[in-house]
Amino acid sequence: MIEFRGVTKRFPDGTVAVDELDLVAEQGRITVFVGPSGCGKTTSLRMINRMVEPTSGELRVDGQDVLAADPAELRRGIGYVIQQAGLFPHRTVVDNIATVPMLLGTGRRAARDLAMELMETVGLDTAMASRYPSQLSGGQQQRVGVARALAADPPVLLMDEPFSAVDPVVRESLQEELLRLQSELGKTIVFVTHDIDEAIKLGDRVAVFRVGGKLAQYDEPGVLLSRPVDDFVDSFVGRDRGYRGLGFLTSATIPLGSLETLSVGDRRPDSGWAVVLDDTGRPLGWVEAGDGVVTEDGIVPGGSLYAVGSGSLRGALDAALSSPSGQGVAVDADGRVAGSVTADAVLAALPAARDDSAA
Ligand SMILES: Nc1ncnc2c1ncn2[C@@H]1O[C@H](COP(=O)(O)OP(=O)(O)OP(=O)(O)O)[C@@H](O)[C@H]1O
Repeated sequence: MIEFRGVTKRFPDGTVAVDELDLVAEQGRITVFVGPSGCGKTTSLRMINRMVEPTSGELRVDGQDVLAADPAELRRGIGYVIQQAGLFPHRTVVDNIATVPMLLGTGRRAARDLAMELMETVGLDTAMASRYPSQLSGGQQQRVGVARALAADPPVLLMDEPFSAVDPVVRESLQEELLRLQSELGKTIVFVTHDIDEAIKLGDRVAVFRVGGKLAQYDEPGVLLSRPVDDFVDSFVGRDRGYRGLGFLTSATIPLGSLETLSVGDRRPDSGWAVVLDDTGRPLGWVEAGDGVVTEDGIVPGGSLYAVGSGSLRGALDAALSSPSGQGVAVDADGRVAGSVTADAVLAALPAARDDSAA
């Protein structure tokens, strides 16, 4: 757990980068700092590992007073990942990752073995171990940066715009990877970004800063989307927030309708649409009414699927709206067809889901 109590940073030129910050980043969760350029996100982050000294206030990491700690010792328990990875250009990938364990006294061989394991953990092909950073793509370099930060197994991980220098597709896969890693590792992560979509996707809680180093709102993403505290947060959160907020509402009560289901080789339906199943009951796509039998070539791709139980209202609505028949395909945990979901049914379930989330 990381606690800021009335933390202020005033630089010698008088700039107040962070103004009386009160915030708790919870243990084992991802806390995201987001806000426009110059609002004090990076300064706040860097005070956690004392790369920046607070001017006043109290800051604790797992109960330890940061200002009383030995900086070198403090940083041993805090991994740090920055934009463009900040790798050592003249060291190979494996040596970049092994650096910290070796500094901490792990033998070279054991440190390299650990580094190879970490490459796998972050989804890097170990064949790249002896390459230099310049021989990797931006996304691969970021993965090395994450592996290096994890090498000393720190309980806390600070990530400063780690994915902002890569293209949107790579960025999305790095985000997915971070969520997957976090579900296994359960680190206390503080993640800085200026991208509200990234904040909402990754954060268990999101701190929105405004220029002047003031915390404007600190809430779970669903609350930020449904109840921004003021016009600044409202406009920062951006367009479509109502729709995006559906992504944080789940419902056990969307009534499922029936679906006509067929297999390849069956007669096509007499009217409307039917879902074509494979021999395990999973959906292959749709087929429209017509003469003759269902062929693989004649299957129309389905839309997204709604996972009953775990899917959000947004997922259910998207399944309905993206289906050629207007009926979304609902699937069970094994991916087998469980029924259909319509946009009307999703909207009807909305008030109860809202009440549940507010409870
Ligand atoms: N060493 C410094 N001396 C004086 N002012 C500084 C110093 N470092 C940062 N600042 C100022 O403090 C404010 C907050 O900077 P900070 O880097 O924390 O913002 P940020 O929200 O991370 O911005 P960005 O998204 O652009 O990286 C800015 O006005 C910046 O100019």
